Parts: sequence; structure tokens; C-alpha cells
Amino acid sequence: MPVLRFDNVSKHYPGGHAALAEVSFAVEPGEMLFVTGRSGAGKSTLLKLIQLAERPSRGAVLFEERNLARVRGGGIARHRREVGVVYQNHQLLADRSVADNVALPLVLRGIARGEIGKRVRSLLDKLGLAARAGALPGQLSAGEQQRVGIARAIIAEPRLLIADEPTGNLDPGLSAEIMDLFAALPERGTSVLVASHDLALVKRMRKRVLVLEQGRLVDDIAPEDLVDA
Ligand SMILES: Nc1ncnc2c1ncn2[C@@H]1O[C@H](COP(=O)(O)OP(=O)(O)OP(=O)(O)O)[C@@H](O)[C@H]1O
Repeated sequence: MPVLRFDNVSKHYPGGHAALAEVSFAVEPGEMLFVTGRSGAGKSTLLKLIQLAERPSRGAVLFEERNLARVRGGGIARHRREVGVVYQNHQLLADRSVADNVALPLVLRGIARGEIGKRVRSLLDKLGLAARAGALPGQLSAGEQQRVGIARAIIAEPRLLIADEPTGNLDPGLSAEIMDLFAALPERGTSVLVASHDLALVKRMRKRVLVLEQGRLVDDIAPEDLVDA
């Protein structure tokens, strides 16, 4: 059963042209893929539909075969807990430590304090952030901040992780490091969908690539069909 399925999805913003037009694709459990396209092609809109930040004008978005159109009220918060989100600008809480930022999704789920401490320490360790646990976000480098953002997005082991231009502010070396982190996630069973316009980086990762052009899905490229950047 796919984790995520877009079935003929179109999105028109009020007064605008089609931001997405008849887009269909499915993401399998543990799969990593990219969505790419020029500025305005519809990448962010596609991710917003998955988080229920926007609703489709036509067609259906299905999460584990549940039509998100039927998810309303308290169901929206429950759905969002199953989808981890990594933002370009981190959106970390400036007055909380790294450990507290990463712990937040577990605190919101009411998990016991001792268990939270254990899970946060173990993940920070894996991401090379153990020594920064007590630091405030403002004391970290851009790459470290992005790793904290990723840690927060994956600590509760979401079924799907989505990221919008997660390496937008980072230099090429750090971008590659962050992408490698994402690529390791499917091993935990998390599917990963990354929007990026950095074609060289996308090609280097050798994963499936969806190509959007003016809201249309014009290509769905298998890893073995990617040519070298
Ligand atoms: N809230 C909105 N209201 C009206 N039009 C919007 C809104 N959000 C996006 N659009 C339009 O929808 C289209 C797709 O935008 P979207 O942000 O999804 O593209 P994108 O591929 O993510 O671009 P970028 O790489 O610049 O972020 C664009 O024409 C954009 O102007």
C-alpha cells in the first residue's frame, strides 16, 4: 500500500492559473524521491497539500489510502503528526536548547520525560549533534541548525518526511551532507519527499525524480535513467 498517492490533483489559487494540474503519482513505504522544477512550477503547493495547509481544487490526495479531503477538525493535527516537515529556514525555537527543540514533538505526544531524554540523546548522537545538545539555535552554524531541524522532524518516526528546499541556504558540501542524511532515512521505514531546484544535487543522489512544469507532472524518472550532472 502506498504511503502517499496523488490522484489527478489540480490546485487553483483564487484568481490564479493552475498551480497544479492533474498530477498523479504514488510513494511507496521507505521510498525516497525528489520533486523538482523551476520557481513557480508548483513544488511548494504539492507539499502544502500533503500537510493540509491547502486543499486540492480537484482530485484526491490519499495518505495511507485515506482521502485527506475527509480529514477535518482534530483529525488535521493527528494527520500532521504522521508527516515530518523540514523547513528551509529551520523554524527552531530561539529560546530553547537544541535538545528541547528536538524533544518538542515527543512532549506534544505526552511521552514520558525519561523516554524523551533517551530518544533525543540517541538521535542527536547519530546526527553528530551530541556536543551541541545544550546550545541555543543562534549559537549553531547553518548546517548544524538544519540538522537540528531534521532531528525534530524525524524524532517521532513519521511515516513520511517532506522537505521544501532543505539545502537552500547551505554550501555544496553541507548540502550533500544533509542529503545523505535524508537518504539514510528509508532504512528506518520513513518515506522521504524532497522538493529542490538544485538539479546537480538531485542527480547526484540517484533517486526517483518527479519533474513539474507549470503545475504539470511532465516526467517521473527512475534512478537508473538519470544521466550524470
Ligand atoms: N497563496 C497563493 N495564492 C495565489 N497564488 C499562489 C499562492 N501560492 C502559490 N501561488 C502560485 O502558484 C504557482 C506555484 O507556486 P509554488 O509556490 O507551488 O511553486 P514552487 O515550485 O514551489 O516555486 P518556488 O521554487 O519559487 O518556491 C505560482 O504561480 C505561484 O505564484
